[in-house]
Amino acid sequence: MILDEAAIRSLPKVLLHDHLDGGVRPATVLEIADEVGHELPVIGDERTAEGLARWFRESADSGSLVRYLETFVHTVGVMQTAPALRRVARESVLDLARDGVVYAESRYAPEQHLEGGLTLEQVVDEVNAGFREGEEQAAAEGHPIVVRALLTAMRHAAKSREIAELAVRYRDKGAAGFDIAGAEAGHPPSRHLDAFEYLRRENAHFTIHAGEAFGLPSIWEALQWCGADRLGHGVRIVDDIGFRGATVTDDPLAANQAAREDPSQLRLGRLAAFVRDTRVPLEMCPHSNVQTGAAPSIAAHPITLLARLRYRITLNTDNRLMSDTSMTREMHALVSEAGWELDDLRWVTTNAMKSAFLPFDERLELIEQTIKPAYAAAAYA
Ligand SMILES: O=c1[nH]cnc2c1ncn2[C@H]1C[C@H](O)[C@@H](CO)O1
Ligand SMILES: [Zn+2]
Repeated sequence: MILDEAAIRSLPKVLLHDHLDGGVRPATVLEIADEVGHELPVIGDERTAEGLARWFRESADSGSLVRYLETFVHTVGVMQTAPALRRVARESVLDLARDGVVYAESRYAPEQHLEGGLTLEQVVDEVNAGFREGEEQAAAEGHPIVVRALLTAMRHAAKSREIAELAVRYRDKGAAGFDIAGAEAGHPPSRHLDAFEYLRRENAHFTIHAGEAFGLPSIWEALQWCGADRLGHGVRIVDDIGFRGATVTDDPLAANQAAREDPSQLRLGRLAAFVRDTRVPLEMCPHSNVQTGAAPSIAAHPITLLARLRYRITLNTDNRLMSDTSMTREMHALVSEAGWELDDLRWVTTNAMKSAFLPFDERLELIEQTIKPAYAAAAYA
């Protein structure tokens, strides 16, 4: 099979790290902004969806996570009413399903959607209703998809315990887990220990954005203090992998080749070894990382090295709007720029399904009934 975009789109995909407020359709941002009177940035003479899409991508292309995050004021700003939340959630499910995603965990921070007077519960109810409508419509279109929410708390704020309790209250009503997001430097995960300890006592699942804009101490805290089940990004774990007297980041392409031909040239530090030994799932988002400066390019993104070293890698979009991406685009970029093959795509997809916050039997069913047969058929196509 030739792995062009159309072929990749037809493959089943699993997405664990996708922000609801990072994947709003540009046309929807424009329409709701007009309805509710939200002031959008000036994008030239013509106010078009294409122009706005370009504005998001170019503004996010900043080399800094903090500046990347500033663009969210214009998506969060149009997600403050019940109909808007429901619509954005429904459309995001349709967009994912049409891209071949069969299971997705979509995350957002309920505390950021209270400006129109909704309660936290109303926010979650509306988003859930939109997800269910999207699932129904996608199935009717012939693209069945299962979607669960992850409830995020913002790491600079002080609502993490409250949001963790919300996630537990909604655990059987569409919310599969919890996350913290936002600017990483200066906001260590251990500040939210109370929320994480509560979740662990409740046998609940959570992931933590760590090792994106800040390095090893953030990953270490997320795992060893907070007990995260997965890491959002985790890309900076390569700072703990030695290669020829330096770290792999000094010569990522040579390190990739060494990982393929002679992995004994790579030296894992204690934390890097722990992450691999305990099979911690890494939710990697290549295009987002290139935009925020966490990785130099797609070709030199640590995902390829970490995949060769058999870390539990998953592939994700992060923010489809800001990063102008989709699962198909992420996969296609790795195929065309980093030498990935069909087997690698099957492997990350299965890894992601194994790492989902869905009950084991449901994960297994998607692997056995949907993912394996489709990739087996593709291998002979
Ligand atoms: O890549 C990211 N790192 C940290 N925070 C992020 C990233 N992408 C989105 N966010 C933030 C901005 C959103 O408003 C929030 C909830 O989805 O999460
Ligand atoms: Zn993220």
